[in-house]
Amino acid sequence: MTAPLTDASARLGGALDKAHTLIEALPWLARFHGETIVIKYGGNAMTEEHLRAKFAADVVFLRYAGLRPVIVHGGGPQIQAHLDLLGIDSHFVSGLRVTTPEAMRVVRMVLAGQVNRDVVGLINRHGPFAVGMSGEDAHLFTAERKHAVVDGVKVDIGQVGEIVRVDAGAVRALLDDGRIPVVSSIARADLDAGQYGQDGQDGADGVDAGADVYNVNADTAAAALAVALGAAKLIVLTDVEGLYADWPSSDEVISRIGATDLAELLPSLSSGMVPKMEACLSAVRGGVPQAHVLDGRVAHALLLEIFTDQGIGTMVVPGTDESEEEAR
Ligand SMILES: Nc1ncnc2c1ncn2[C@@H]1O[C@H](COP(=O)(O)OP(=O)(O)O)[C@@H](O)[C@H]1O
Ligand SMILES: CC(=O)N[C@@H](CCC(=O)OP(=O)(O)O)C(=O)O
Repeated sequence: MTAPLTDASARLGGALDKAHTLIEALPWLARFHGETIVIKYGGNAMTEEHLRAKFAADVVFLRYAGLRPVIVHGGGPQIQAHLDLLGIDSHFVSGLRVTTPEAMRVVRMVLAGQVNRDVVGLINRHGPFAVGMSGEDAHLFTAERKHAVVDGVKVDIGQVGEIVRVDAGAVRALLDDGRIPVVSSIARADLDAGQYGQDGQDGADGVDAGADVYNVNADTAAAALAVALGAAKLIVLTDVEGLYADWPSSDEVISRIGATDLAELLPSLSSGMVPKMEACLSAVRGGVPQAHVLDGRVAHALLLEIFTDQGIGTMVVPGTDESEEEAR
């Protein structure tokens, strides 16, 4: 006699749960197959080895699932550690590092020479996917000097760049070749505008101090690239659960916010959240349908966001929240 179907299902137990998890991903796989997803991997999200390994596995999973992931990495804490080691003073204004020519050399060395190499190496444990590039390469990011505005007053913050052009041709070519581009947030100066050599100075050792390059916040760089690539999502991985409604007095996470409401909230935000939420806003205003801030300290945060019905973190959508009920 054959056992009843319910008994057979009960015996499979956990295996069936796995099948349910996989099938929950089906609509999201269908929706994002062939789509470009730009992931900003923040310096604070990359500190623990086991999480770094899981991040790399998630990115490779996305690639095998038919999505086109692009990584733009940060490295603020790693830059700070090197500046401290060298005794170079550095501070932040409106979430941006005031970048002297001396600090610029360190920023470029740490981002392109250390963090980029580390992220590429992590991903390539799974196969020949990741290709590292600096935003200087193939004219990917061209920037002009940016100033901060504090209490309505323009403040000089040194060699910090505002991206004015993105040439995403090299990134597209890598994606078409099945690769995973890993990009550092350094930009070249707008040489056509005659900016060459204005900012830097030769180092004592005769090495160019980076006269024609700018330090760009990695959130900002990721948003600019997401817009240029027509990405389906921008995902920003950081070290908090998302955007807190009333930070630091409360830890209630805003799970979803429309661009209009976010624009109103921006002036009240502080520190690193300012460039992060400005980046999400500029991405959705530039045509990216969804921008997310996720907690990189949560294992497999990327997969939870992309392939589950509830998602996690904070999602920014165009317009008002109410007008975009269908966004997820
Ligand atoms: N409203 C807010 N919600 C969440 N975090 C906030 C908020 N305002 C300021 N922060 C701070 O911003 C930090 C994230 O920015 P940052 O340190 O630059 O991250 P990353 O290195 O990932 O780019 C958080 O760790 C938190 O201390
Ligand atoms: C202008 C500016 O502030 N640039 C950043 C670039 C790195 C970065 O953005 O790293 P996280 O994403 O880890 O913060 C900096 O120098 O720290």
